[in-house]
Amino acid sequence: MGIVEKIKEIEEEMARTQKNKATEYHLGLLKAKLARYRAQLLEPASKSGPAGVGFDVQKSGDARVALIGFPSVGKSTLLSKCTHTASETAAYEFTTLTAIPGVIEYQGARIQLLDLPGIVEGASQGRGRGRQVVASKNLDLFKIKNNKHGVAAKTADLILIMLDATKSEEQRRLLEIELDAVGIRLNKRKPDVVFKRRTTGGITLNTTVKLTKTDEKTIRTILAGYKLHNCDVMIREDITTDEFIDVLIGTRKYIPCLYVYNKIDAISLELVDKLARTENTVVISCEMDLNLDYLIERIWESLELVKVYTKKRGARPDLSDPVCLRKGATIEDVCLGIHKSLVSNFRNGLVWVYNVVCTTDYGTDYLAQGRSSKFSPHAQKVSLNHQLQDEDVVSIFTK
Ligand SMILES: Nc1nc2c(ncn2[C@@H]2O[C@H](COP(=O)(O)OP(=O)(O)OP(=O)(O)O)[C@@H](O)[C@H]2O)c(=O)[nH]1
Ligand SMILES: [K+]
Ligand SMILES: [Mg+2]
Repeated sequence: MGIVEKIKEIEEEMARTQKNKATEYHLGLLKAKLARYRAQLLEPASKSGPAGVGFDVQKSGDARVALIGFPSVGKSTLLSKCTHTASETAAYEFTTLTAIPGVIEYQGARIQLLDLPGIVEGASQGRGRGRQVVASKNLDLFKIKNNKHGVAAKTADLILIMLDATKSEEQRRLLEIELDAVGIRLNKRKPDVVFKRRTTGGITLNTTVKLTKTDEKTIRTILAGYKLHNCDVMIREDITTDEFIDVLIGTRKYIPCLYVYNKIDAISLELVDKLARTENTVVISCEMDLNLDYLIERIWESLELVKVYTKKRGARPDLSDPVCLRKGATIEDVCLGIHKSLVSNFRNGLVWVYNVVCTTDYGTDYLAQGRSSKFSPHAQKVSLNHQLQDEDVVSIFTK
């Protein structure tokens, strides 16, 4: 029996099994199996077919945003409006057949926006003439193996799920399922679980909170299902069984997501209002140029980029060319962005480096006042692992 058939069998068994306290751990075991088979189908390690092959576009700029949506929701129209790149748009489906990158320039950051071909259930996402509809029987296999969208989305720092506001809500759920199937978790944090493999000693399972959505028996069943007989598990939040499996699989991607409803020019004000109030949602009209600036602002916010100014000794900070970094970035990341040798020399002790960073408040203050003499007394000596705040001014001295 092939993996796909096994997956089908498990899914069927899960559908047949009533959900209650008594069946909880059995369902947990099935879920674990299912996740394992799906992982086998998906991971690039598998040499069977095109799994793991994404749309081939070089990542560039400070962050990547992927546009995921059904055909003709307006993805290419958005790219053409927000970047200097034109992507063909048309009223028919599958206008876009490959990934088209564009660049949004905002707040000194260069954000790559990736226009992708429309996803449709049961249709090919192949390039060229890949528009044939796949027989529904093979749908699952096909979707998983050819989920190039998923692979492309996995490389993104932010996903925009683009929806046609005039279509049913169902589209949103279908796209979420598609992304979930390739191990993408939207708008979720990595579960707070510490998991360590051991070679001996059995299973040590500790929890710091009461588990209400799963239980120890289920957790142990799943560990056994994965043949993990020696390990330490420390659960520090009230996780679900699925979240525990995600921890074990370890390759899940936790990516922020914005739901972008386009074509609001074609729906009632009431509906616009309702959608706009939904969490992680932005309503726009590409055609009427409605709310596009706000969308870019929200993209910027969701990426949580940190903007840092560099300053040479004795000179004023260079405010025209900030360095954009991911939240949590350190002095080391700044060094790497300038030249690798800055870090490696530092490590070897061949170069001694000290860095001056002023506080966020002071940085803002300084920018407002524009007086460099004021800021040196507040400068703070920091090391390579110092985390940067937005608007920090950084000087790196090497010797
Ligand atoms: N009413 C309305 N139509 C829009 C809007 N934005 C785009 N469209 C139309 O929607 C159609 C599809 O737009 P595209 O940008 O080609 O859509 P796409 O999502 O890139 O489609 P595929 O590449 O085929 O997946 C075009 O006819 C656009 O003119 C909008 O804000 N309002
Ligand atoms: K289209
Ligand atoms: Mg398109």
